[in-house]
Amino acid sequence: MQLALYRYSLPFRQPLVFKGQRLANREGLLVTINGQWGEIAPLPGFSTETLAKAETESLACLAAIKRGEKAMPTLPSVQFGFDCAQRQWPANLPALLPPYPLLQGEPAALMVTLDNIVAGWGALPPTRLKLKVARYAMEEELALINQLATRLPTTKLILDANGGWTREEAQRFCECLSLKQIDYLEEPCAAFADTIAVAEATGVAIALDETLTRGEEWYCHPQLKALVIKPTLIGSLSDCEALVQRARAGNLRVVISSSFESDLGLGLLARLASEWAPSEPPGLDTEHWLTERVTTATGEVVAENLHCLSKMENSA
Ligand SMILES: O=C(O)CCC(=O)C1=CC=C[C@@H](O)[C@@H]1C(=O)O
Ligand SMILES: [Mg+2]
Repeated sequence: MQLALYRYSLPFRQPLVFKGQRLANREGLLVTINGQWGEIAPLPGFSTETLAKAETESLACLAAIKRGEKAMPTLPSVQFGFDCAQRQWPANLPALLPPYPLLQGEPAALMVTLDNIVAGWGALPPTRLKLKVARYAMEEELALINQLATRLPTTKLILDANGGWTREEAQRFCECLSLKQIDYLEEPCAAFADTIAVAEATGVAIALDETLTRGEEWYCHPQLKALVIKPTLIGSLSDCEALVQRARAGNLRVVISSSFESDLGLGLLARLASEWAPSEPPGLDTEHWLTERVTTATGEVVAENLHCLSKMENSA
């Protein structure tokens, strides 16, 4: 059995800010077990573990497999990588809908390029579009949303606040929104109770993301519309599947979402999305933020872009 661990560092097209941390490169690990790959890429600001911790645990897991034992990772990113590399993937998966586009950047800069952005879609604007909020002045963000809603009347907007508002701020924002075109608002406040209070006070539909990765308590509510599941951050695929089941039982939409993984990780997430949520456009529009790839168009891993950390073989 062949086992190996590689490290990658892929430049972002422009530096991106994750919960106050500015990143110029996306760094992560790729694990391969008998020709099957997994990705281990904690996202700074969102994951609780560092890449260094993930690397140490990944090497220990590979050593365990080499000794003929079962790998038992505890860190979410490592669980995700090892689960993917050892999973029996279904052979025939349904075709996946295209990911909805993710707009990120300063509202003033986006306003300037809006004509180009809208023209890029031509006669076929996306059914959904995601925009980050709670980052810049509320008036600027609201003006951009208004423009988007006017220019793209058939597109539903997904807004993501990453828990960045107090209850009062979120309420003030939602009161100025025309809710007609809002698909849902992801995580307006850091605490689930505040998010629910905002939904009840303003009528906005909400979705959970960080609440799920933090493993916080939550319950179904008539205004809770979707679970945004980020497998890289949640970790074990059985924990992800449990969330999918819970969503189905509660009549919630499931949106499989990326954490700015490499093209290899995005391919794995696309397969999971077509298995778990085939009729929902996934939140996987992050690849174009990276200027380099780790795989070729046919899916072969390009070793030149990787730094090999360990390569071993066992007799199995
Ligand atoms: O969910 C998506 O549509 C794409 C991924 C995405 O928006 C995010 C990925 C990782 C961190 C954040 O920047 C953001 C999110 O919070 O959902
Ligand atoms: Mg989110």
